[in-house]
Amino acid sequence: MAYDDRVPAMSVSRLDIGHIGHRGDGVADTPQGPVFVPLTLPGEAVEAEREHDRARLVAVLEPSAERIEPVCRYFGVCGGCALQHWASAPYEAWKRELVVDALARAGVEAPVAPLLPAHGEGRRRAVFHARGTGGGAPKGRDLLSVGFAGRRSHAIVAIDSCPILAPGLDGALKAAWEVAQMLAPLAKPLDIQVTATETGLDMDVRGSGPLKPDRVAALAEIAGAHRLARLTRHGELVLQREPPLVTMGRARVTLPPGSFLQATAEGEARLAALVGEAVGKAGRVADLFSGVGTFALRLAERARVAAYESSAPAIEALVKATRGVAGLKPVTGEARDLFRRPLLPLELKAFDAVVFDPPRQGAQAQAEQLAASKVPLVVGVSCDPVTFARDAAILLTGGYRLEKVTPVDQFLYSAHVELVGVFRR
Ligand SMILES: C[S@@+](CC[C@H](N)C(=O)[O-])C[C@H]1O[C@@H](n2cnc3c(N)ncnc32)[C@H](O)[C@@H]1O
Repeated sequence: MAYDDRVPAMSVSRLDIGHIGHRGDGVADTPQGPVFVPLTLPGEAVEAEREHDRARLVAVLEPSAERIEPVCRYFGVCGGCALQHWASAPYEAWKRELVVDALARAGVEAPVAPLLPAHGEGRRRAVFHARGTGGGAPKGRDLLSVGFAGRRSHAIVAIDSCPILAPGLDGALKAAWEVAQMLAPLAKPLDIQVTATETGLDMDVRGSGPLKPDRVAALAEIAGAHRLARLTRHGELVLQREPPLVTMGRARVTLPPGSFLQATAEGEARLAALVGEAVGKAGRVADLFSGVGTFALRLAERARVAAYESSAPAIEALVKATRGVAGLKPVTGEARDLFRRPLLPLELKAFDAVVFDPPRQGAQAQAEQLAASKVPLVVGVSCDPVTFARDAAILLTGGYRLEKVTPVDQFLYSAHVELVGVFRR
């Protein structure tokens, strides 16, 4: 494991790690308060350089029996993973506890199921960052780094492999390096999003600013050489060999550039199964924050679905995907900002069930309207237990009961956890 060497030297002290905090760092309780020590485990005695409430691990003096060998050689430096060094059983128990804890803090009582592992074949979507020095690299340093942000740092850790990516992303890093190399003379920080689709890699390059035609042509050449399904720049088409397609239920969706997609195929399947099971026989369903239709397109096999989402291209892709598909009930879509214009109780009257799956901020405004509605069943999907717990408390105040919460782990080795909660009144 590579320990971080960017924190300036401070006084070294011995710390006893008591537990893992909500961001995946070991926590030592000291007379001055908690100190966070990344890369450590409960029960370990460590030597660490301390700066206020943070410390850099220098040495593990007494390792935990739960310590295991990380799967990645960049672990400890790369910020993508926090917990590759922990055995799976205590790691899974800790992740479930993140959900239990968030609910308890918000005063929400509900049974929490065991964590469902959902890493499957790995992540099918990644954003690589590329940073160049614009030709002024110090001696012995590379001019360009392509990879993920370092731990608690904006510096980019250059990588040439990542074991948590799905096989569908094979070749993505190589293509990203080539794109970054070609654009390096511009000295612009790039974000290169790559999604593994059924027809090949879909890449969207952001941050380059306007490009001269010769650079656009060079980008197209790279896309062709790597047989990318599509290459876009800030969502604008550079080259398309095949439309990037993803199957959702019986429908096939052409992804708009830079689309949201659940991080792993297994995670999507697990979340969709939990949502489907909860929705049951409801005949009229609203899918709020629908994206390109992860839930809506599957639910449409047995219910009329109205999808709402702020991204107009996502809604367009969702509705288009239903055309000509046999066996789907009617699906409508509306591009709508649900933070500013949540569905009101009068509109919610039209539904037997509502599914909501907001971004990390949660869906406070919509939860308030749901609390005032008479919808008998609400299914909440979330990637942030804290905002979910806040929204759940609002629904409970409105008379709902939170029947069950199921945590789902598609972000293996990280402190992120998804969940599905079922509310009834
Ligand atoms: C966590 S994603 C879920 C998408 C979809 N349910 C899925 O599983 O693929 C959250 C979605 O909320 C959308 N969104 C973000 N802010 C929004 C807003 N203010 N109003 C409506 N939709 C929003 C995003 O575009 C994104 O598609």
